[in-house]
Order: sequence, then structure tokens, then C-alpha cells
Amino acid sequence: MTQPDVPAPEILLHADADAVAEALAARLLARITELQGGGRVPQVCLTGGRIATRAYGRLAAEGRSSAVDWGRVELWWGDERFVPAGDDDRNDAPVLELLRPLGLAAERVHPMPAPDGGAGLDDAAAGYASELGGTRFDVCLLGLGPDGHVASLFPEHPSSHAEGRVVAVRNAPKPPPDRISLTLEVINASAEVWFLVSGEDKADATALALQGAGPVQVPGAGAHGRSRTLWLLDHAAAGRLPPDLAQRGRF
Ligand SMILES: O=C1O[C@H](COP(=O)(O)O)[C@@H](O)[C@H](O)[C@H]1O
Repeated sequence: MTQPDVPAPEILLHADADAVAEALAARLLARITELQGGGRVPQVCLTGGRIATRAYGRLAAEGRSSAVDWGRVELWWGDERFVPAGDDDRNDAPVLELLRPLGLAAERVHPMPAPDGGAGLDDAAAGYASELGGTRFDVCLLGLGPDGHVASLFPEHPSSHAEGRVVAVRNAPKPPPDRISLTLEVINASAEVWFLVSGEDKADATALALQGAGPVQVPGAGAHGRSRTLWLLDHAAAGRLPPDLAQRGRF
């Protein structure tokens, strides 16, 4: 089912997880370069997840010799696990380690707060909302959980119908239970939303999200960009799409 004024999702099919990671890195470098060429400081929202972490490795490797001015890129996070800074469970830890050698400007990197900063979960979420202000992302990267969760918005959970811009998530069905997440309001204000999804365990959720499931049942179904929504999939994740949809993205 398509919604009025929301561009139809574009499916980009790749052989495997490595190919998705490589494609994401190449596409992001090209988009950042293009935005900087137009005089803009690109606003990029990052996701956690296994495939994203692979993609950041590629980005770090290829980013060094690219035309991107890394000091003029603004980085945000779509969700975070509310565990201490540096904890392996945090979404920002591997990204920061991988990308720091690129010469990012510290004041343009916006990790979500950690409990060791002293704030409780609600204050931490409110603090990120103020830091974010009215920022609209040029590109918002998203993973998709096997249950259809996106960022830390979980199916049939209070987070899936949260209001406001940033939500404090408790009792997440996937550990750790305490998290911070952007809401669909913020995600859907992005110019472009790019999903990166790999693996057979994501095939059902991918098929539901791309065939008009409701955002409370499948939060990933409710996420889209204002001008573009890309789904970078590997064959395994695309395995349960109806042939006409899967065929559209084959190259
Ligand atoms: O918990 C999370 O999971 C999703 C999906 O992660 P994956 O490892 O199954 O790809 C991720 O998008 C989200 O940022 C993260 O907090």
C-alpha cells in the first residue's frame, strides 16, 4: 500500500551483506560529496546493527581517499542503548572508533547520552531532543530487526506509537531494555531514508514492511524519506518479497 505524498520505496538488491555494506559506503560518500559541493554541511543520521557496522568499516577505508571534507559533516544517531559510554553494546562505540581517523569535528558528532553522564533515561532523551532541535537529516540510515523494529521503535510496544521527537524506551523486547530512540516524526522529516538489511532472519519483516503493514505492528513499515526511501537488501533479506517487487530492484 502506498501513502499519498510519500515516494514509493526503491529496492536495491545486492548479492550478500558485504555487497550491501560496500554499496552503502559508496552511495553515502557520493551523496555527502554532492551535498558539500552545493555548500551544505550534510546532516547524516546513523544506525546501529551488524550490517551498519560493516558498512562503517568500508566508509572509513574508502573515506580517507575521497573528496569528502569530514570536518564538515554532522553525525547523529537514530537510537542508542542506554548503557555506559564505551560499552560494546552501544551503537556509537564501533562507529566512533572506525570513523574518528577521518578527522571528524568533535562538535559536529552527536552521540546520544549515556547513563554515566549523570542523567536518567527521561532527561537523557529530553537532552537529545534539545540538541537535535529542528534538525532535518539529509540522509537517515536505518536497520530493520527480524521483528520489524526500526531504530528502537518496537512492534506493539509503547515506543511504536510514541509522540514527540525523541523517546525514552523502557522494557525493550531486545536487550538492553533501556534505550533512546528518535520517533517516526523525526525520521520521516529526513530528505532520504536508506534501509540496510541483510540476512534470511529479516526476510519476513522486510516483506511485511514493503507490503503496507501498519507501523505499530511493523515499525519499519512507517519509516520513509520525504524525497526518497531506499531499501538496500541482500538476496536473503529479499527472499520473501513477491517476485514483482524483488524483480524491480535486481541489477
Ligand atoms: O537493536 C538494534 O537493532 C537494529 C537491527 O540490528 P541488526 O544487528 O539486526 O542489524 C538496529 O537497527 C538498531 O539501531 C539497534 O539499536
